Amino acid sequence: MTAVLTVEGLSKTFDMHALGDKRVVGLDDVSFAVRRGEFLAVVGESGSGKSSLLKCLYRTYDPTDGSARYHPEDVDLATCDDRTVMALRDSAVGYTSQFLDEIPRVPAVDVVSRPLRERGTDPEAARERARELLDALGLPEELWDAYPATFSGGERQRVNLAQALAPEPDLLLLDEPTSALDPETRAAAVDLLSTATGEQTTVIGVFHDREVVESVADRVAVLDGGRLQRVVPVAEFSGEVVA
Ligand SMILES: Nc1ncnc2c1ncn2[C@@H]1O[C@H](COP(=O)(O)OP(=O)(O)OP(=O)(O)O)[C@@H](O)[C@H]1O
Repeated sequence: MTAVLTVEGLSKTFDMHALGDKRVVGLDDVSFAVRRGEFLAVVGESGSGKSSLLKCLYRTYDPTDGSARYHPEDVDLATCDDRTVMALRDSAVGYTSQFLDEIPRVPAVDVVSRPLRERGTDPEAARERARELLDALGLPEELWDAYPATFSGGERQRVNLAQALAPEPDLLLLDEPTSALDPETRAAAVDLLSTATGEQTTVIGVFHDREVVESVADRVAVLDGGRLQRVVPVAEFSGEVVA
């Protein structure tokens, strides 16, 4: 197995100074490895640490302890300096949460094509790729040049997912990318995720929908109270803990 990422003892505690220095555990001594092209689904009850795991890997949060070795660049995502974090975000590591970071008065097609244009892709080719992705996700064509600020939750989520997929990152971190989608759109998103990821792109994704997990994942990581309970092949996943 060619590991892309090896996580060891990753932990995150939050010191709540406003609550009399109460400590909240987000993630507790989590270890696992992900191989190239693998799709690892992360599931667990609400508050079990799923988002904290992705945020520690993307460095929205600074982990309190542990390491997350990203082998292609030979860096520790848990401890590398901010400049390395930004460089990796530009070149290799993608992230999307369930909420779109709104940029006022930027049309959907430009929101999606922006990461490609920033990486030097010809602007028209980047927009064409954006239109392909929005089309595959079933966003009505009349919305492609509209501003996402006025979109419904599901429409925004499609823009969000298309934006994350557009640059074909090496490592893609997805936090509930399909939660606001209706069944038909969710199926389109699952198709797109299945084809867009593979040999090159490795995905760690938080999902609440058991059917989605079973459609896209190779293995499933189950978190409980910030601890990793088990990592199992999707065929052995019983699904009872999808919250
Ligand atoms: N910024 C923060 N400050 C304080 N506590 C936090 C913060 N982020 C997460 N936590 C706490 O860490 C624990 C894990 O939260 P996390 O958001 O990772 O869970 P989750 O499994 O993603 O939950 P959900 O499914 O509800 O989104 C929770 O107890 C949460 O309150």
